[in-house]
Amino acid sequence: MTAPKRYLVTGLQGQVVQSLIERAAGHVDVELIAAGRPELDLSRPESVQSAVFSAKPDLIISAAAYTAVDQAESDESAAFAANAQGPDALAKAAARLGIPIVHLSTDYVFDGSKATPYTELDPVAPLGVYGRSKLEGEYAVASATDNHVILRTAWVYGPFGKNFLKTMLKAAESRAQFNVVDDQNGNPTSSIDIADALLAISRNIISLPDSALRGVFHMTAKGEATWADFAREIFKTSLANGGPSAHVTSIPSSAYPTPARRPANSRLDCGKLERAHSISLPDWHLSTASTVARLVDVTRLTR
Ligand SMILES: NC(=O)C1=CN([C@@H]2O[C@H](COP(=O)(O)OP(=O)(O)OC[C@H]3O[C@@H](n4cnc5c(N)ncnc54)[C@H](OP(=O)(O)O)[C@@H]3O)[C@@H](O)[C@H]2O)C=CC1
Ligand SMILES: Cc1cn([C@H]2C[C@H](O)[C@@H](COP(=O)(O)OP(=O)(O)O[C@H]3O[C@@H](C)C(=O)[C@@H](O)[C@H]3O)O2)c(=O)[nH]c1=O
Repeated sequence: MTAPKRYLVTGLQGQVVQSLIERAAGHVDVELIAAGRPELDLSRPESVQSAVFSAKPDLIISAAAYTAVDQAESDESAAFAANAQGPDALAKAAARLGIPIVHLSTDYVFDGSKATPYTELDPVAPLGVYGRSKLEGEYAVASATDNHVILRTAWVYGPFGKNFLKTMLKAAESRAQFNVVDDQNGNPTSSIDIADALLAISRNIISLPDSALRGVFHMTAKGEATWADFAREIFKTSLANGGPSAHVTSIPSSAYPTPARRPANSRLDCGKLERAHSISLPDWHLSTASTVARLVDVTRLTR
């Protein structure tokens, strides 16, 4: 039997990393090495390089990031350090070792002015610091090595870490009504589905040299929603599973002021990923249902 491939993944407690750890456990041909602060701190490039060189991985999955969208507006240097300078150091280390890097990016690189889903060829124009810093990270990765896959995903939720779905479920234990914006359209995407896709994409690029498998790809769940649609679906499934529920009132973004502006449309067209890698993620309704069922079950058991 051949030795398992070693994947170094950045971040420890993040929702995607925790999902990857869970899903990779079922892959005997993969050894996952998760590295996070303080050993690997994206804002300290020397720590990034030494973590990579000491792990000697066969591939890097770059999943750690500064993800506090509103906080980034007043913490620009930290956001750029983690989202641009960190990935730059990671990709340069990957280039030195001659290994591929899979880097996660975001729908917030777009300004949302397009009427239809964005493709990889559409012009980028981030509205805020988080989106700008992530875009800078994409450029850094792409210029350090051709052996990269940049995956723009969106609206990530799952059983681990912090996300909109968990915020809603938790808050509904003590509140009966929520005002939620209904003029931002996107694709709620499960961290578990992302993890499965990351494992499949990593296997493809580690074994095949084709340039068509590399570059920028959009990777979100099938189907679209507003945040209000998403909240209603969360509560509908929670109720069906005996969990907390609440009434959702649709509001415009203007009635929910936040430091960062968010795109009105950040739906992503994932056709390129499907054509090149034969990968498409399940519909968000299905994955929302399984995530809610899992979380509600845990809540019940721990009461
Ligand atoms: N969340 C979302 O909705 C979306 C996320 N993405 C992208 O997907 C990727 C994964 O996101 P997600 O799992 O949700 O992220 P999380 O916010 O759940 O986790 C982020 C992780 O990054 C780590 N991190 C933050 N700053 C640093 C740093 N300076 N050095 C080392 N590690 C750091 C955090 O570490 P610690 O635990 O120590 O705080 C945490 O483990 C990111 O690249 C993100 O930009 C893309 C679209 C949507
Ligand atoms: C909690 C809450 C939020 N909202 C709104 C605020 C905002 O416009 C929208 C989403 O709120 P959040 O702050 O949870 O999500 P946000 O931080 O914007 O999520 C983004 O995170 C980064 C990391 C990404 O890359 C993006 O793809 C996207 O997932 O919902 C309500 O309208 N009512 C509420 O009760």
